Amino acid sequence: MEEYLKLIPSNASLLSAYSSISTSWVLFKTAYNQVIPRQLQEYAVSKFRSYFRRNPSYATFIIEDLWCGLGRNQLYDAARAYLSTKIGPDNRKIKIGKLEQHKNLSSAIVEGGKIVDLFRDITITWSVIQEEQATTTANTRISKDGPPVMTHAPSRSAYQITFDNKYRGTVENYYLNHVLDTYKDLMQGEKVLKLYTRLDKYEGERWKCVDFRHPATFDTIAMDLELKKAIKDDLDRFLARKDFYKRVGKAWKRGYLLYGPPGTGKSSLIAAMANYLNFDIYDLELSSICSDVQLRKVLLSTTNRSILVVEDIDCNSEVQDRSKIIKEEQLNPKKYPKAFTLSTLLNCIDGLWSSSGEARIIVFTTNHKEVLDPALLRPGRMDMHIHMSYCTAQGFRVLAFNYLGIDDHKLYQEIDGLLERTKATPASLAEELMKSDDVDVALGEVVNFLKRKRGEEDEIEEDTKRQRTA
Ligand SMILES: Nc1ncnc2c1ncn2[C@@H]1O[C@H](COP(=O)(O)OP(=O)(O)OP(=O)(O)O)[C@@H](O)[C@H]1O
Repeated sequence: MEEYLKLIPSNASLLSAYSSISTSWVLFKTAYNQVIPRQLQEYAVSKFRSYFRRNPSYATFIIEDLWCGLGRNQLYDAARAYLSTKIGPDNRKIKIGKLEQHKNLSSAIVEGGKIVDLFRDITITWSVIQEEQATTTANTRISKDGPPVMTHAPSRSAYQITFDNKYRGTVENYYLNHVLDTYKDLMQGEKVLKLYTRLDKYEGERWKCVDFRHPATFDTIAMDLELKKAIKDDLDRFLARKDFYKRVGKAWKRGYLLYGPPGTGKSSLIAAMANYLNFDIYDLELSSICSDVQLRKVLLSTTNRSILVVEDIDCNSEVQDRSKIIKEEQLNPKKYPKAFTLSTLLNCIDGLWSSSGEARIIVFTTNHKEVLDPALLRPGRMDMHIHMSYCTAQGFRVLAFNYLGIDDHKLYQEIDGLLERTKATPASLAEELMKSDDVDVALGEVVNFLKRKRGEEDEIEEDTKRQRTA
């Protein structure tokens, strides 16, 4: 015990140690204040403090649903859609639902949930907080003196992102734009297409609009496979050439002329194109236009990324071969009021659409290509002429798969032979296929129909021959 007591320093030695430490501290302080400049001292202190602060170099952005109470915050909507694509197995609890105008289910993170996103090697952490909390945080920042002011807004959720403050520029200038761009793409995919129509000339430039939910796709269209591929490739190429059209100073537009007998799928192909591109359709009835001015206004009120359809153009005297009807016009001017001409329509489209800077498509359809004004058929007017023909064996395979879900059948050989010699439209064959759910019965109906049709066509041919020889 005595030995241990000897190890404890005496009061005198403790006192002398204390006085030497305090002398050194005073000397150090004096030297520090005299030698190191004040700004450097402040910088060192701030670094020292920030080192020990919680989340030392992290920045936080709050994204509320309303922007300063002025209107909907688009970044909030974009964030919600963006985050729904980032939800993964780590998010054990999520919100899930569906809006009527959307095609698919949507999901969202719940309050307290977190999503860690990586952008250009920057880690960005998203979380959902209550808006009340968000408001308080914002107030804390703006009120320098005094405690933060608590507001009692109804609790709505807001998004919060945190990231290393040194990447603040990248997050503000690139990451948030990336979120907005992703949102635009997602909305394009979610968009329910619209069909715009104008029924009569008293509607001014107004279009009426309904949701367009046509089921036709390129997969369901019965037509020559090579032609189908050529159309899809053409659309893809057109869409990818925005810069090309800009560079050469041409309107970013593409024109298609679909021709062929009724019931061969011209309208179905337009629907398939709209579904493929996600473009709205404007169905323009030329008879609903009574002047050039009105035509311009009507075209101006269409939106970008849309298809303007003018069906059955052969039924419009304005687009028929002018040389053939010019005499009739002179004889009966009242029947042919000079409303507007084909060139007005095409020039109008060229002029108006060149300034839009966005992709536009125009489709003309006709059952009688031969009566059209040659001006319309000239190269450069309609970029692609698509012949929708009677059903072929290849096309029938598609129809049979659509309607009966079959790839092959023992009656196919007979049907193929009949199709080669018969002018049957896909529409008429589709009608036969719908007569029964029983595959054998439905295909039997097709065979009977084709034989009947073949017989009728033989009779007509015989009659024509007889008339020629008589
Ligand atoms: N090529 C096809 N592929 C698949 N289904 C088709 C095809 N052609 C016609 N049909 C079927 O027939 C129906 C009528 O066809 P659609 O209206 O597309 O023909 P159309 O050529 O536009 O006729 P019209 O010239 O009379 O307007 C479609 O709803 C579809 O069910």
